[in-house]
Amino acid sequence: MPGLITYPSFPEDLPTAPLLVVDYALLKSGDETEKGRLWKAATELGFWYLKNHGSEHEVDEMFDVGTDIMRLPLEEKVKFEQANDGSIAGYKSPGANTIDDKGTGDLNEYIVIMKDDILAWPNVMHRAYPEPANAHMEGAIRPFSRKAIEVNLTVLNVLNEKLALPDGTLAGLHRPEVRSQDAVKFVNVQPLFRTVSEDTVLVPGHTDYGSLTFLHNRLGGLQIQMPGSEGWLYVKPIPGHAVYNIGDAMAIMTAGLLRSCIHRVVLPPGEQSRYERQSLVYFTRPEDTVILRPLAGSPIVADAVSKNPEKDWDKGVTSQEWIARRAKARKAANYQGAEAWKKHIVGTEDEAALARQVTNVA
Ligand SMILES: O=C(O)CCC(=O)C(=O)O
Ligand SMILES: [Fe+2]
Repeated sequence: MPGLITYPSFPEDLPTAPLLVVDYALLKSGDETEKGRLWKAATELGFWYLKNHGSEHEVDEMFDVGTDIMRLPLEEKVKFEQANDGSIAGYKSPGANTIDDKGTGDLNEYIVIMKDDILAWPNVMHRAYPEPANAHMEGAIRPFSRKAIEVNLTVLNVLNEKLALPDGTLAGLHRPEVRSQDAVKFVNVQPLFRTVSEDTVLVPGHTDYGSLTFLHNRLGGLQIQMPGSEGWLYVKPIPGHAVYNIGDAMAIMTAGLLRSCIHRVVLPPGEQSRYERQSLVYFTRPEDTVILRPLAGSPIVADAVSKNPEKDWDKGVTSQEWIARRAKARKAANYQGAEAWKKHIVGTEDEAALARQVTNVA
C-alpha cells in the first residue's frame, strides 16, 4: 500500500513556489476572507494549495487503485492504450507522448478514466478500462470523483461570484451529467535510480487544457514558472494539502483574468528520486460543446476584453476540440517535426502573459 510508504522528505535547501493556502472548509462556509484569498491565488499565480478538502480518504483509496492498475503487465495495460486521434481516455504507455520539439518520448505512464464512464458505470460512454478500474469503480473511483466534482463546483461558484457573473453561469457550463472531457488521471513514473539527472523532464512545460485541476502528489517534481520568469520553482508536497490550479478554458473564458500557469514535472529531487512517483488528478473541463471565448455577463471580463482590443480571445473551437488538438499533438505517433509540434501543442501561455500586462491584475 503506497499510503504506508515513508518517503524521504523534500530537500530543505531547494527554492519553492510561494503558493497561497486556501481553506476549502472556510470557502464552503462562505467565508469572505477565504473567497478573497482564492481570487488572489487564481488571478495572480493560478496555483495554490487547498486544505481541508475532505477527500483525504478517497485520495488514499485512489492511490491504491492506481497502483493496482500500474502493477499489471505492460501487455495487459496496452490493450487499453489511448488512441492517437485526440481522445484522452485510457492507458498511456511510457514513450507514447513527446516531451520536446525533437519528439523525445516521455518516461511516465498513466491511466485516464473519464467522468462520464465513472458516473454511468457499468454503462460505457467513452471506452472500457483495465480490470482493477472496473473492480473499484463503485468502491473508490466514483466516490473520489464525486468528492472532486463537489470541491470543483464550490470553487467554480466562488469564482462565478467574484467575476460578477449571473448566478450559476460557470456551474451551467460544467454540469456533471453532460458529456465532457472531465477525467481522473493516475500518473506513475518508475524510479530511475539516479541514472539520469535531477532535472530530467517527465512532463514538459504546459498549461492545463480545461477549467480546474485538483492534484494530489506525495513526492516532489512538480514545478511552476512564475509570471514573467523563465526559471522553474518546485511545488513542495504538503501532507493533506491538494495542489490546485486554473487551466486554459478558464483563462480564455475570463480573457486572462484567471491565470493558466505554465508548469512541468521533473524527477523527484534528492533522495526522493529513488522512489516511484505517483500522482492523482481530477480535471474539470467545460462540457464538450462549450465554445471557448470570453464569457458574456461579467463586467470584469468585459473590461479585460476592452482593455486589449487587439487580442482575439475567441478560439473558435469547442472545449472538446481544444483538448483533442493538444492531446493529439503530444503523441509520439503523430510527431511531424519541431514546427508542427510547437504550433499544435500550444495552449494559452502567450495570451495569459499578455493579458496580465494589460489588465495589471497582479
Ligand atoms: O504529476 C503532477 O504533479 C502534475 C501532472 C500534470 O501537470 C498534468 O497531468 O497535467
Ligand atoms: Fe498539468
